[in-house]
Amino acid sequence: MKNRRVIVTERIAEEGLELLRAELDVDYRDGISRAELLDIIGEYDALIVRSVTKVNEELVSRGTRLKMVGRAGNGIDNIDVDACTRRGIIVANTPDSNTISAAEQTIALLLSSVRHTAEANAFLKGGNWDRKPFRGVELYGKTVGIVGLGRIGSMVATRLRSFGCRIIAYDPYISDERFERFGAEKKNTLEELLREADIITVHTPKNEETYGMIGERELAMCKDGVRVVNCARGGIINEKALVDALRSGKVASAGLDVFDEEPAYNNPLFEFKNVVVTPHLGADTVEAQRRVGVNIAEQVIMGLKGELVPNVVNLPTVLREELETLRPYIDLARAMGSMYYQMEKAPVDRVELGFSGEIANQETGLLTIAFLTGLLSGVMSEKINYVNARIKAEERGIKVFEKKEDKKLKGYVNLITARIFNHEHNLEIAGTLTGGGRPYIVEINGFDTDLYPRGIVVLAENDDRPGVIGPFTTALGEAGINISMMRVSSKDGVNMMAVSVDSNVDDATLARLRSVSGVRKVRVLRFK
Ligand SMILES: NC(=O)C1=CN([C@@H]2O[C@H](COP(=O)(O)OP(=O)(O)OC[C@H]3O[C@@H](n4cnc5c(N)ncnc54)[C@H](O)[C@@H]3O)[C@@H](O)[C@H]2O)C=CC1
Ligand SMILES: O=C(O)C(=O)COP(=O)(O)O
Repeated sequence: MKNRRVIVTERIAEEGLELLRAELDVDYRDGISRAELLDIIGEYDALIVRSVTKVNEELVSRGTRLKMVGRAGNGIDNIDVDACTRRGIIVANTPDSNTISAAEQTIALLLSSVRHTAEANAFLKGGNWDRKPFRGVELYGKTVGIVGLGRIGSMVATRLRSFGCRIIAYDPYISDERFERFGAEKKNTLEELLREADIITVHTPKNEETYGMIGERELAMCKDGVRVVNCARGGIINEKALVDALRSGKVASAGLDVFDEEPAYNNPLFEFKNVVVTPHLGADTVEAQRRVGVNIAEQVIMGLKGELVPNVVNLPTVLREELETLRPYIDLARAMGSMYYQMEKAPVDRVELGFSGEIANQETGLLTIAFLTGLLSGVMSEKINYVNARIKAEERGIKVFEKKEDKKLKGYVNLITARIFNHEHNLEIAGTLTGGGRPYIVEINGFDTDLYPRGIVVLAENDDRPGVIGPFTTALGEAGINISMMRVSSKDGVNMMAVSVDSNVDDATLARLRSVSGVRKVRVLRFK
């Protein structure tokens, strides 16, 4: 893949770069100017960034070759994921690689701010010795309010419990079980948490809902002398409100790793002695950066090879192990989708997919996407892939429905059924995987079959009477086309032949097949 070019616009670990260089043409341009990046982005197949590079509409629209954006880190608020999705650009991040470091940095900022560590350090190194101004408070026995009990929030909870803190948490999007697992008392509203906490630490993503979620009104609800930490994203705690609350003494101390505007210079928060700040260092440890760098390099390489990438943010999330189980079903669903436009010439209004048996317990969203990718790939000039297939289907007015049933259907251990509707009639297909993981189409419009969806298949309908199949197969033989597999099934006086052949069926042969007496319809399906 040395003809594939990747540009890395921020510092990543050498180990990651080495992996990339072994497979791709790598342009390592840490700190490249925006103007230059905009100029040259059109030359690259992949872009790797951290939190500084703004991957917005302007940049993405110029990245006409881009297939993948890799975020070497966790937060994706610097990436316009929709802009990427519309263009079929995969966006992947490394969500688990730097969480420990971010959790530890949270604890470091908290301890440092409540014990005046940074300030005392500067004081002593400045040639002074005095202990009076630096009396701190213990964490022991304090109530810590965690806003957002996700990956990092939960790690902070576990660590602070060992300090003897009482943990309360507010996170409306997680189950009660998760609160229990991390020993956090659930608060149903942010207000409840704010009123009870001695220390507040935020660990939500930055988005429209969370930006400014702790402002003037919310800080006023807090206990006098509350302490706050923000190691998530600048602005989740409104900076102006925080300045006022520090000035009034409502907030006794703050530990901040992130700022509304970064890089941050002359931020008014820097003026407070009781505020400890770091320049977005949460993920900056040797271990985290090594993990992040290697992880994003692996994913970008997989993405450019056309393989499914584990941490794609613009696809349903699947675990690596799940992906292994799903892979053969993905191939089956894609093959089923690809049959429609090879059999019908009418636009699709609606697709109903059914997943029954073992497969019903899996992340079938990915199978729906695979089906749609197969459906649309053959007929659209735009690039269709797993990332944009759903959007492209919606844009074409195709309504998609999914149904799951974990009981066996028609005796199959697993079965995918598809009903594809157009104005006039519909096409119904069902497919399954054998125990050995081989995909088969087992039903087409009520005809039982066992079509192996690979290579070239001639699908014909004919009168169910003697003297039709013979001339049909003879016509193939006389054209030098070898039959590798064949299945005939019948329904209501009609036969369906599914004939797998080893070589292409040219137009002349197709015309001859169609002219065989008793043959009603012949179509040639090509599978990848
Ligand atoms: N300072 C640094 O260098 C680093 C910062 N981060 C940031 O830390 C933050 C947390 O990251 P993760 O724990 O990995 O994310 P996560 O996605 O695992 O967890 C976020 C949690 O916030 C919850 N949440 C969402 N909206 C909420 C709301 N309105 N109110 C309460 N809870 C809400 C979600 O349900 C979820 O449980 C992110 O903003 C991320 O960008 C991550 C790594 C390093
Ligand atoms: O991973 C995250 O969300 C971080 O905030 C770390 O950002 P960075 O990669 O250090 O610029």
